Amino acid sequence: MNVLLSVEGLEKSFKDKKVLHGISFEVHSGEIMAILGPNGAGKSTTIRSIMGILMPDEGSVIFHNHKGKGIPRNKIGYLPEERGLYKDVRVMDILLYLAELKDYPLDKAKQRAMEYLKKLDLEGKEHVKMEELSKGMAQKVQFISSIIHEPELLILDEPFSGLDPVSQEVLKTEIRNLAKSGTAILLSSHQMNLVEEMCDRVFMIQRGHKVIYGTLEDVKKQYANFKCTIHGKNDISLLEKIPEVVRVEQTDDTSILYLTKDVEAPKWLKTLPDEIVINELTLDRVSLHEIFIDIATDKNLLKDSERQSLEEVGGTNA
Ligand SMILES: Nc1ncnc2c1ncn2[C@@H]1O[C@H](COP(=O)(O)OP(=O)(O)OP(=O)(O)O)[C@@H](O)[C@H]1O
Repeated sequence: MNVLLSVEGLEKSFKDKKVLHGISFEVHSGEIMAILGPNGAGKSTTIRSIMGILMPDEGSVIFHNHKGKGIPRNKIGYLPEERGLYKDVRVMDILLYLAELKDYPLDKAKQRAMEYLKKLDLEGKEHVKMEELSKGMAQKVQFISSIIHEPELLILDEPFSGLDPVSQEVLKTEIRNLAKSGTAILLSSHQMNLVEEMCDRVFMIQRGHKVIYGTLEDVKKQYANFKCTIHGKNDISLLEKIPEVVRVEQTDDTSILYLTKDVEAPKWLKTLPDEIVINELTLDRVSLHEIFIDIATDKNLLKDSERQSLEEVGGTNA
């Protein structure tokens, strides 16, 4: 495990409003790490602090063990949330211009540009003006511009938004390949299914505070308890009395039973009372999407003790 980036104790206020409270995490070479959180949680402020666009009030950004020097521009790639930055320029010209800004050799840049244009289904578009491309095509070019110079750290802000399912798959493959070849990737996304599919570790922030930090496996193991969905008309009071049931949600004839953390699923199934009506039953783990909603809406399905232990393992368990 090679720690490429350490963010330590970031604090930031805008006027008298504090938006980051002691934000700390690491990104390792070769991993895809997700930064998650509801709107306004502080993700962009964190990313801007890493990029050196914003100065945090406290804390540091350490790259390759070097503190306070900022990250050299040729070592970092950034796909910002804002899209469509370049209009009246041709695809290849903008890619080569950006590579040159990062001191990357032009012949290699041209070769990489052609390679990625082909991979992302943009072959033959190198002389087209950016404004003539569709939104999705322009976004793919912007992605290429963020990796043209082979950065060690790649920050992707909502890379999949606006892409069709086929393009999403292609981009997923390329992002995974970059991680496999050693790039450290920090990915911000609201699409929890994609995060679940792609990321090794997650950092979740809410109102400027860290709420979850750990490997996806830890998060799942420690937080994504089992839930049992029963289709059939049942009295909620009967379901609530079943051992190991923490909470029941009911809509029409469907009941979702959230179970305690250490439940042994096969044994638990045998404890179901005979009088329960079961037309259909599924038992699965709570998804990252549900974990996110639980935290973002302050439902606190996750007990404080569990959250505490997750935060403790976050930095060390990858
Ligand atoms: N330049 C600024 N001046 C004042 N307040 C700001 C500024 N930038 C961000 N904020 C505030 O800081 C908080 C965190 O914002 P930030 O953009 O980091 O959230 P985010 O997690 O990226 O949200 P989103 O998912 O909506 O992009 C918000 O309350 C926002 O209003």
